Amino acid sequence: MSDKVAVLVAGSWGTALANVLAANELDVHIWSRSPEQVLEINEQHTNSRYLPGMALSSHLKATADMKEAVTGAAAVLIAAPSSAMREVCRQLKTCIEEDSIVIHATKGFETESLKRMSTVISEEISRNESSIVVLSGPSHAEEVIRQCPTTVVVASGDQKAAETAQDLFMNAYFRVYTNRDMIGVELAGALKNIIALGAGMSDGLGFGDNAKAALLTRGLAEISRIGVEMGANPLTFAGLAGVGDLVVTATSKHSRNWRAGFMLGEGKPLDEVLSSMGMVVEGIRTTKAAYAFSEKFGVQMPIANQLYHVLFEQRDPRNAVEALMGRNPKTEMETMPLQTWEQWHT
Ligand SMILES: NC(=O)C1=CN([C@@H]2O[C@H](COP(=O)(O)OP(=O)(O)OC[C@H]3O[C@@H](n4cnc5c(N)ncnc54)[C@H](O)[C@@H]3O)[C@@H](O)[C@H]2O)C=CC1
Ligand SMILES: O=C(CO)COP(=O)(O)O
Repeated sequence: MSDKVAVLVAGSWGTALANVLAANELDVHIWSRSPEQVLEINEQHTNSRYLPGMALSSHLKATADMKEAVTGAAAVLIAAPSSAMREVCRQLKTCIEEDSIVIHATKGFETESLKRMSTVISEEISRNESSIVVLSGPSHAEEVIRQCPTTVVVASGDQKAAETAQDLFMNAYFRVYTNRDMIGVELAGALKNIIALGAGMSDGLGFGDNAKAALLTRGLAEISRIGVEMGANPLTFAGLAGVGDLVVTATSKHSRNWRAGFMLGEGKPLDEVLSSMGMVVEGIRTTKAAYAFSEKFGVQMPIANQLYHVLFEQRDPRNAVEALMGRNPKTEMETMPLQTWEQWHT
């Protein structure tokens, strides 16, 4: 197998993951649509817009020519925002090698079609969806680039492809587990961003740790409910892509979703919040998708639904909290996904 790996695109996550691969002495070629960014990565070994103050491996090569990045690569890692995935894959289709494995690290949905990222990729590059690998888990780019200990999961319907991805990324500070529940890992990674927005909003409103714990726990319950309905293994939500990523995103100041939620909780309007971020905040689009999933599958997602009203219908966040707290009394167990591990396996 060639030791060349291509990474598409050079945002925070693509750059941090490319740096892990370069640390593993692979021949890493990162593609960016920005010639200025390519020049900066190649000459100064930095990506100051997305990872300010951090030095990148001098072995990392950048190019604005996707064909050059992808030709001869054993693996292609895509870390594009969900909104750009289809467009990036349309370009990739024209140059990808037949036998290179495709890994994606994007946490979101195509909002118009409600498709998962592996579906979008497989449609565009004409590959079987089960051959795609998704990389997810609690992993802020800002900490991965500093080589802080990090654990992630790679999931695929093709165990061999998942193991290849595991081998490519695994090192002393980046530990990789495999999982065969690609649907669950994709859903968990995307949906936790909604709860992180809510947790930020709760903090911005001045609420305390009780409210945050409630959001995380009840958030995980609704993510698991919809996930199981959409074909996921319920245990995936107890793993790195589920509770692991939920905790890190809903409690870390590195999180763009938490930060956006915090500003919204402080009363700033959505357009002002988004223009001040300068980076992708996937949870906004994902809230729209979750609202549609909740209707489509008839699954209650009270937190996502209230966030939808706040984000897109100008509901006051305090009214959203009142609506959540004032719902009909329930038993806790009736709100949990019913399938067990054994049922999922039959
Ligand atoms: N930053 C992080 O710590 C992590 C991010 N992710 C996920 O990775 C994905 C990407 O996020 P980030 O890298 O953080 O975003 P970012 O905002 O840091 O960078 C986005 C990059 O995408 C490029 N881009 C946007 N539209 C494009 C297009 N049409 N064609 C080519 N390039 C385009 C931008 O130029 C920029 O380089 C998201 O789904 C995010 O949820 C997942 C785990 C960690
Ligand atoms: O998914 C992430 C960490 O695992 C990154 O979250 P944010 O997009 O909120 O920064």
